[in-house]
Amino acid sequence: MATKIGIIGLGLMGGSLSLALKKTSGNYHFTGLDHNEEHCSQALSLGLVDEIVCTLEEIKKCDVIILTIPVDGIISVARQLGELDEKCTVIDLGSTKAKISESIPENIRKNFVTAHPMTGTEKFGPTAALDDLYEDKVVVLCDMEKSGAHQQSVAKNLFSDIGMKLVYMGAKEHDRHAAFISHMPHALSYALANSVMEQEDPESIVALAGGGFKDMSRIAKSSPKMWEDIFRQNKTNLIEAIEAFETELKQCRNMVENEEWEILNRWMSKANTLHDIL
Ligand SMILES: NC(=O)C1=CN([C@@H]2O[C@H](COP(=O)(O)OP(=O)(O)OC[C@H]3O[C@@H](n4cnc5c(N)ncnc54)[C@H](O)[C@@H]3O)[C@@H](O)[C@H]2O)C=CC1
Ligand SMILES: O=C(O)C(=O)Cc1ccc(O)cc1
Repeated sequence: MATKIGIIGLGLMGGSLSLALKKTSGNYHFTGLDHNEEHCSQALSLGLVDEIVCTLEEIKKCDVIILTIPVDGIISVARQLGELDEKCTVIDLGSTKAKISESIPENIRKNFVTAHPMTGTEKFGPTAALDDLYEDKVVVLCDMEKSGAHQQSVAKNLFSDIGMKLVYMGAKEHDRHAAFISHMPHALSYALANSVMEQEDPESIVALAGGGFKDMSRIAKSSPKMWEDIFRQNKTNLIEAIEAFETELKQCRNMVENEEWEILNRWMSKANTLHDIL
């Protein structure tokens, strides 16, 4: 019998998960739910799901429910789910973990696995889905001791089957790390883009853009709705990471202003060493 997978949020992450599971030897039936009607039609025509439903009650019949909506939405859906079958597994793929982990109602906490796949793109919606998005990438499984034994095993098998590397971490530690490796870099990219757009003739500036600028500004194209929620949920860690960056940038500015070229050179050489551990 086919395993019934319910996907709430038929965008980049939900759509890519469906495509990835379809490439495995598993037998799956996909049910989708999304509050955007156009995304529902696109998901059906792209073959991301077999059917669309409109209520949580209908999707609760699935064996596995994947939450791939913005992180505030994940909390609100978790609170609306009500009772679940003891064998049902709910996996959220949100970019923040602490607020989600602590907001899941106690009666369904064992049903939940809180996960963060460390992979994605700046694109969104069903048309952005990729069948190899998860391949050979890391997924961080957080606060796993709070999930039931059955749910732990379902999630581990699912992520392994699509070729992911499993890493375990507490949700709070995850959020501190994610602020530095993902959330602050997105803030920087938005800031970089706006600093150019604020100039008198941004088009002439951008006409000269080479690889470095394109690399650093790519993620400034990311969804504001998704990132507003992430910044809100990880506010304290994000501020700390932005402050660390501000200190470094100020240092750079001072060295240039004071023409301390040798010190600046050493500062840049230290930055080069990041790539020894990346
Ligand atoms: N975009 C990325 O690179 C990554 C995103 N994530 C996380 O995955 C989640 C989904 O992100 P994406 O797939 O990129 O977003 P997306 O914008 O491509 O897709 C989200 C989908 O959810 C729908 N939606 C939003 N709120 C809803 C609600 N309350 N009920 C039903 N449908 C709703 C939207 O209409 C959209 O189709 C987010 O929590 C994000 O933090 C995690 C890792 C990477
Ligand atoms: O596009 C990129 O380079 C990303 O960094 C995508 C991304 C966005 C959000 C995440 O939680 C994880 C990865």
